[in-house]
Amino acid sequence: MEIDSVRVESSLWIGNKRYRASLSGWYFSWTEVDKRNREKKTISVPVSEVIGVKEGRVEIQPQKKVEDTDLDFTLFYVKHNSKGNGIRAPWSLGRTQFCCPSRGLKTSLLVFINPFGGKKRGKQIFHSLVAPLFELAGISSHVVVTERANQARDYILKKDLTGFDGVICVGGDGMFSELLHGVIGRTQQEAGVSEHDPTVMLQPCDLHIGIIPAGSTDCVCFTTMGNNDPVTSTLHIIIGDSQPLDVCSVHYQSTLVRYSVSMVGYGFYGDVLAESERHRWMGPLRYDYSGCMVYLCNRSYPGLVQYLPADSHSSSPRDNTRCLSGCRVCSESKERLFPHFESSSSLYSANVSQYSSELEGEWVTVEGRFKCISLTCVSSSCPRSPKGLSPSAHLADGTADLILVRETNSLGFLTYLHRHTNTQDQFDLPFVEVHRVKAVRFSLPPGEEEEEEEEEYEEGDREIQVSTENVLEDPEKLCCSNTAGHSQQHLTGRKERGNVTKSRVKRRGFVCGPCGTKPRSVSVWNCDGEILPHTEISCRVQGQLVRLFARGIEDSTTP
Ligand SMILES: CCCCCCCCCCCCC/C=C/[C@@H](O)[C@H](COP(=O)(O)O)NC(=O)CCCCC
Ligand SMILES: Nc1ncnc2c1ncn2[C@@H]1O[C@H](COP(=O)(O)OP(=O)(O)O)[C@@H](O)[C@H]1O
Ligand SMILES: [Ca+2]
Repeated sequence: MEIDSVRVESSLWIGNKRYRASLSGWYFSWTEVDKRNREKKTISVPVSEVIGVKEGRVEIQPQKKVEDTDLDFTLFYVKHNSKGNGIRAPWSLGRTQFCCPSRGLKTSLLVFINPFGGKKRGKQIFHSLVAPLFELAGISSHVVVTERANQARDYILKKDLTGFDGVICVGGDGMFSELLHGVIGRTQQEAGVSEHDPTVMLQPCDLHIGIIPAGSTDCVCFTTMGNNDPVTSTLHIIIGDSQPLDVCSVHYQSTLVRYSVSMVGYGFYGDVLAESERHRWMGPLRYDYSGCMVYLCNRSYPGLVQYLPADSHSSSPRDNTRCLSGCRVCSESKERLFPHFESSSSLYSANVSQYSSELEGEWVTVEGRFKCISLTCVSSSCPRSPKGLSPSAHLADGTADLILVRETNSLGFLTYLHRHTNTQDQFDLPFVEVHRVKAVRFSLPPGEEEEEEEEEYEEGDREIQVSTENVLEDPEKLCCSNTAGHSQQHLTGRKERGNVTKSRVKRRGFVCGPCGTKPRSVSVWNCDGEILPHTEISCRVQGQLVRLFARGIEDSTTP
């Protein structure tokens, strides 16, 4: 059922024919639709002429008879017959028996609430705004209030999900990321696909994800809905909207590190995240505070970026378009996994071999010092930046936008940041470039790792600990300039040898004023709000890998 302020729409059956029924203005109408969704004859009844609506298949004449069924209802109304011979045509009792099959299919959702996300209002938002609407729509939900990080991800990976039509998170981008990892991981396990193989095309996921925003940035929600309003999100879930979404897989050598939807960011955004973890108690404000601190440190980092450009004919990050509901670029994308006219499995198998050879295209190399490097599959808009990191990026076109901001002075970088908040073009600056890409690799330029005063790490023979788990075991051990190099010591999990030289840190003779520590030549990667345990990573876009209960941003010019 679809609801807005003036129209209620639903699919109903009369006998073996399907009808689109709508309550609009003062009329209840039903239009026959054929198998190709073409509309045929419409019957409209003014609401003021409805005599009654009864559950089941009801007859009044010649005598009252009720066949009680859950899925049927009968509408009685005034029927205007065709004109008589000069006298007023008689009215009769109109009667139509409708069948509503969707009433019999009860939707069931698995809901995870992070009680500590954002302003810690997750539970309140769910119980006061979401649960009453689910109840009204006859949707049942199984609610899990999380007690630890990664509980939702592990639940989806391991528990029996039979009977659930979707998984919902009440929280921020971190909570969404847990569901994303759970749903993708489970789908690959069931399909026997290795997530670690960077050349493999992953299996698209059927289980839909819904987001009730209750976090700090709420970027994925804002980007796919156009706002971060819990009621809007709930209504999209109830009506079962379906929006495919590109996902970026991040690898270190041949190990999957994480998936990302909103941002894989190095330099400024990595440093802001590392700094902000020390101020979690500030709630969402921690990003504003840390943003100012890191801005004042005015750092830039050396890097070697390689990217595989996407086909520039279909779209470009500077074409001034917006990806809106029903986007043509997304629906025509050759990278999509959910085709409209073929079964997804046949297209999937046809694409598998093509996929790995795609990675052998023409890679472009850019070397230099960067204020920040950001890769985003979507526009990454959020309340702080309503048009986002890359305003013309597409939700489901199988590409991502790579934004390279080269070393510049503080005022230049402030101009760049500030343009995220207004209508000016943030890419129209001499030190900024943006590319639409299918894959990206990052490494430290040769020689950058060869620095003195490197006391923590020895080349080759020293063990460090890395993990694909949440890496911030002890955020207190990170400080704003003390990001990648040192942070890698504090990660937990799988042990690995020989990755140390590339993570070495550079110390210079001076101390940074704002944070009081020595600058370093290596930053960290911020992957949707998680710090990655590696510096040298490779990323690739997996087109339309997951589906959200959303429909993209509606064109505000259309009522
Ligand atoms: C002078 C005004 C400067 C304003 C700069 C605005 C730039 C905004 C770009 C926003 C990109 C957001 C990308 C999303 C990242 C989130 O996944 C991540 C985790 O969110 P959450 O789970 O809700 O905590 N958020 C961040 O990394 C925060 C980035 C903040 C940057 C200022
Ligand atoms: N009960 C919990 N205790 C601690 N951390 C949790 C809990 N539930 C989820 N998390 C973790 O908290 C992190 C932040 O959650 P999120 O809902 O995104 O809030 P925010 O937007 O404020 O960062 C996520 O990475 C998630 O894994
Ligand atoms: Ca995209």
